[in-house]
Amino acid sequence: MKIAVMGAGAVGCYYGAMLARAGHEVVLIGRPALVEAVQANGLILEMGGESHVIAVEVSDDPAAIAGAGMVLFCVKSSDTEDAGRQIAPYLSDDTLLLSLQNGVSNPERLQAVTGHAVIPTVVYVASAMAGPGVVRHEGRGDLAIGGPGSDAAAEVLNGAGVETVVSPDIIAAQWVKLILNCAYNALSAVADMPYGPLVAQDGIPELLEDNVAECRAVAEAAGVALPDGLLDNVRGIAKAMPGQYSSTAQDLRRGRMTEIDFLNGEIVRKGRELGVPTPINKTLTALVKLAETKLG
Ligand SMILES: NC(=O)C1=CN([C@@H]2O[C@H](COP(=O)(O)OP(=O)(O)OC[C@H]3O[C@@H](n4cnc5c(N)ncnc54)[C@H](OP(=O)(O)O)[C@@H]3O)[C@@H](O)[C@H]2O)C=CC1
Ligand SMILES: CC(C)(CO)C(=O)C(=O)O
Repeated sequence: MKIAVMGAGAVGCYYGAMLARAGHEVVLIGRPALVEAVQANGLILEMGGESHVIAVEVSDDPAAIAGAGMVLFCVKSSDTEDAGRQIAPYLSDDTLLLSLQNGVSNPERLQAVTGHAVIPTVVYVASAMAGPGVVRHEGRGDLAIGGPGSDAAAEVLNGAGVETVVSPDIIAAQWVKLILNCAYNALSAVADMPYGPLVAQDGIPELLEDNVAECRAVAEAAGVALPDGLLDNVRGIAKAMPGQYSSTAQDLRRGRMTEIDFLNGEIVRKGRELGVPTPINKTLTALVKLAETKLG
């Protein structure tokens, strides 16, 4: 199958590499520096202590997605509308369009600008760009998807060794991931620390627990049925990915604006709408925004 990745960064390059390794025809749409590096050296996947060179097509022109049976949409949340408008003319009725993004609003916003059905995709991977055209896998890689088209998409992804479950309640699955991001991302960014050392600091486990309770109150007021074991799930991330810096921390390190408005900022907005106090998420959002003012 021809599979296109819109937004070839840490997430897009990882899943693009996995699908290309399984024999799919993969085209990455990314920035010129990425295009140049991949054309020169192939896409390099660093995984399990080994370096793999993966043959993929690459372009900075969104028209390159034409004819794709599946599109993995992997840009940051603030780029959803722009990138969505760029790909819209090249989607066919039967293209499976997956939003592999954090936050809970992207699938709806992408659907609004493309006029195309979107499969929400919850991403559990720790990956980072180690240089142009070099993606480093640090842990996990499993996905949860839901809604129309999910069975067909899951078959392709599972067939390529990407563990993918079709969730009976993808909205709840997206909220669980949002809460996990709200718990870790801002703290990892502000402290510039990976999760393992972060949770070993005084007061951090208690703060995570209080934040999960705050987010849960917002989710419940929004009518989301969260599964049991949420706090254990959140705590488990630091054990599963002790060396990982959150994508928010990675953004600050690269001198980029973060997705904080779509993470803790989303909890603050929804809390305000629903009359639920969100002091922890307000504070974390403000701290990350303060750090953003220092970017060049
Ligand atoms: N990294 C991780 O471990 C995880 C990330 N996520 C989520 O996945 C999503 C993607 O994150 P991540 O891969 O880390 O982000 P990256 O910034 O690494 O990748 C996105 C890439 O898309 C490029 N891009 C944006 N718009 C366009 C465009 N119109 N045309 C071509 N290229 C474009 C960006 O370029 P530029 O930077 O120049 O704009 C960037 O290189 C986010 O929502 C994130 O929260 C979820 C789980 C884990
Ligand atoms: C899964 C996790 C927590 C990995 O770091 C992430 O989603 C992020 O960094 O944004």
